[in-house]
Amino acid sequence: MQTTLKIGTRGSPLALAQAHETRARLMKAHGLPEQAFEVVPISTSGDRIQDRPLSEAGGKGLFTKEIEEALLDGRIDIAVHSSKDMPTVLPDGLELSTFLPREDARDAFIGKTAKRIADLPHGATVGSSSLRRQALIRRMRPDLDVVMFRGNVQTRLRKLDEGVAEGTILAYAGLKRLGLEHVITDLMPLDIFPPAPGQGAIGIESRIGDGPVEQMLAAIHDVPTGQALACERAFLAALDGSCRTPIAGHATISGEKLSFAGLIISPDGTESHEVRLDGQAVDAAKIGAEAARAVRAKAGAKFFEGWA
Ligand SMILES: NCc1[nH]cc(CCC(=O)O)c1CC(=O)O
Repeated sequence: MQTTLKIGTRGSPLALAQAHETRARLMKAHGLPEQAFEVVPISTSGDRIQDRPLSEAGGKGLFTKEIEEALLDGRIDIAVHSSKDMPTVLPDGLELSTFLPREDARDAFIGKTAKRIADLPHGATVGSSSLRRQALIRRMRPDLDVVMFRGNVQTRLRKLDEGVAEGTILAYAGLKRLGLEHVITDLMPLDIFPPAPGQGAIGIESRIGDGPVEQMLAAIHDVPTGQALACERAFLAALDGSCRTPIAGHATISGEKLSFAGLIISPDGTESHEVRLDGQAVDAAKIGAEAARAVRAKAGAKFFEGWA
């Protein structure tokens, strides 16, 4: 009897699209039929909480807790996540073992009254639920009214159509996976609007020591994405004491070389500090940690007072 591999995922359209991409890659890598897999949608408290910023409700673990419980008790065999939604510390016995080839990590602007943030009318309203995006928007245009925009991708686009805001920013990767590139009016340059650590990368969580699953997953793991994520997650882990500090980080891999750009920014966008570090891709985690130390020293202790 062919055992079925149970793929755990959140139930949003984007999460399901990512789970289906993972299944397709496993089918192709191992020459298996779709029937060899079962996609198991799991509702999380993060999906249910819509009335307040996640940072006030308990942070990223809200999107993973129920899924990781299912992984630990065997109801699922792997869990497919958006890497940027993953806490930097995982429950004992679990690991973020596999990454699919990274999508374009840039943010995308969807504008109703202007194609670019720079062209929005004075004082226009822009919606985002991301502390990082809110801070970066304010840095670009301090006059704009940045309002909280919670919900999945479709919900945010609907709010835009309802006139709740004149523009919003979403990850290019998510829009591409949902076949929604047509709503994009501008792509944000990485240097002035750096992405969240892990943005664009699908990460797969599994049980440490689960040999058969590890063998299955090894065939679809993308090494450069894994190296970039090791760097970005190390940077985030070294800084993210409270998850209320807007943090951006992006690593690019070229052969054996890694280039990292990181940024911390005050929620109001008035103060930001950047760090750039290059090195060997095999030293990815060390580079991320070193970048965090450097940017923390550059910003000084006072920078983190008041919101960290
Ligand atoms: N928590 C929202 C979330 N988590 C992952 C993505 C996009 C997909 C990705 O970054 O891989 C999104 C939507 C967005 O930020 O627009």
